[in-house]
Amino acid sequence: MTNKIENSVSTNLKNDTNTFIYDYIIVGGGSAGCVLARRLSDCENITVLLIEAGADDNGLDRIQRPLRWLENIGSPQDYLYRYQPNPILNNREIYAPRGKVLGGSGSINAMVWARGNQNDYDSWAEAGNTGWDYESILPLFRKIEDWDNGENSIHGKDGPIRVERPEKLHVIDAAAVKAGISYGMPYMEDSNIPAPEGVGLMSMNIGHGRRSSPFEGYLKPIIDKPNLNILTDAKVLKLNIDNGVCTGLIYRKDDKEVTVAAKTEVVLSAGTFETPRILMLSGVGDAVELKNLGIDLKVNLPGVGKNLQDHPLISLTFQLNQPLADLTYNLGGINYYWKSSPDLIKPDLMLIPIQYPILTQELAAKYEVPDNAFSVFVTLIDIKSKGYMKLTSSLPDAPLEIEPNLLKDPADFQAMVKAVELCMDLTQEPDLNKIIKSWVAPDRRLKEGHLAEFIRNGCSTYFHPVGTCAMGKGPDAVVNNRLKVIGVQKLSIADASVMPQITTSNTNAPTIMIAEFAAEVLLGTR
Ligand SMILES: Cc1cc2nc3c(=O)[nH]c(=O)nc-3n(C[C@H](O)[C@H](O)[C@H](O)COP(=O)(O)OP(=O)(O)OC[C@H]3O[C@@H](n4cnc5c(N)ncnc54)[C@H](O)[C@@H]3O)c2cc1C
Repeated sequence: MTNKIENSVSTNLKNDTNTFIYDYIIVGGGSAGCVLARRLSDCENITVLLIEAGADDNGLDRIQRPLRWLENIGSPQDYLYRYQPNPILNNREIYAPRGKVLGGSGSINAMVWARGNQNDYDSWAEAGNTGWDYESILPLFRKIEDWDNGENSIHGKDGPIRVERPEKLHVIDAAAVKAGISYGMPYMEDSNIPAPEGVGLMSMNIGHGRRSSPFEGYLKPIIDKPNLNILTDAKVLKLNIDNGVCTGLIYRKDDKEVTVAAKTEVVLSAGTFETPRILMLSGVGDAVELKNLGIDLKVNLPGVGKNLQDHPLISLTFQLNQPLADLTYNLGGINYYWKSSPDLIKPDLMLIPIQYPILTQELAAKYEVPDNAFSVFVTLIDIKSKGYMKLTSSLPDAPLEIEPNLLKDPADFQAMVKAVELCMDLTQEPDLNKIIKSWVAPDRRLKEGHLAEFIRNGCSTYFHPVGTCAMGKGPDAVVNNRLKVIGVQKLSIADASVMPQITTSNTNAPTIMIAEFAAEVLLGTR
């Protein structure tokens, strides 16, 4: 398989200035980039170059085997980003993993397959992004999926991503479902219905016990196509923009800088932190910020790097009354979607029991964690807080300043308190209560000041940064509703950075949908 992942581009693809030239160049081979490379190179008469900063995954078992996904965090396939110390969270530095490998974060993530609420997309459209309402994008979700129960009005079959629900629940998950029902929640066989609410089976992009990722499902089957070249270990440094037209780019591989040209389009799919970095290094961004960094301005787009959003997560940990035997799937199997207040139009809380203890360093230092402990991921999925990412220098490898402002808006902090209270209430329901031997972190039910302090020391990221090159119409928009960069011709963005508002779900399925949308626009079928 890897023989197609080349160290150099084909020499027959040069133009008259002796520059390598392709119809399309895709920057970043992550969740979105793999989809675009597939859809574009499916047209035999189109030449495509995919440039990825990370290496081939070489069939790494911890990438392919769902139970091992946590081991990828902090591995050589992780960028190891840090969020700025945030006073709301006791100035702790929060560690934000992102995939640095062919397959990107889609190859290191937890494989929860969640599309979000129909209202998420209808809100995008209502904000001026015509064509992004739920009804318009539903066919794309159906096209992506190979759903475990075949085709129906919302699911597809034979798509590149296998989506399965658990056949058998782990003892923790079985008890958690019963606890949700006795608490008063509706039961969902399918958590990807248009408006999920209640407790239900988790959908996972897992096929026959293996990760079903954009790399495995979209790219790997066509890796040998003659019209597709894939460069790995190659970092794009800068776009070439002449008179408002993106003509190509410069990448670095093996310490050499190489220019490639694009006849039709360059598509940025380098993810929420690196797509805006590439734009800014190329002179597209906030005029004042770029001037301060000594970068020549090409287009003043103040929204580049703004609007950063991420879901906050805190885990509560409990000791099971038996060994944590026979771990299953991605260490999960069910999820709760619930509202912190009944008058909300959609659930703002998501809880997932995890068959493993996961604590921040601060909580791990405070509480003793027994071997048979498990955690519940408690997350806020509808957020008001927004932040930014900034360059700290004009050098392409300089650290980024990343500040999502997790829980900064008081409404978010209050909702997180409600989320933790919900988790504590669920553990009091008879079916969960009877399998819990003791509380670990926290070691007892907390209230008010103690609960707030627990959140300040325990809150981190649910791994979903989005929004730094938002689609829209206003002065902070970076792309339009066709994903074209405003003010630059022949340049599009397709990745999680274009989300104007984060979905109330995990973000991989929405990102893959965005890439499918972009491919259809570029191929003229949407
Ligand atoms: C640990 C973890 C767990 C997660 N769990 C889930 C989950 O269970 N479910 C879910 O839905 N979502 C989950 N997510 C989030 C989800 O994986 C991401 O939202 C999604 O993969 C983002 O896709 P993307 O294409 O925007 O970026 P990425 O998939 O991150 O791809 C960006 C790619 O661009 C490459 N790149 C960056 N800069 C350059 C450059 N200069 N030149 C060339 N290449 C470059 C990167 O190496 C990377 O491969 C998780 C994420 C992480 C990190």
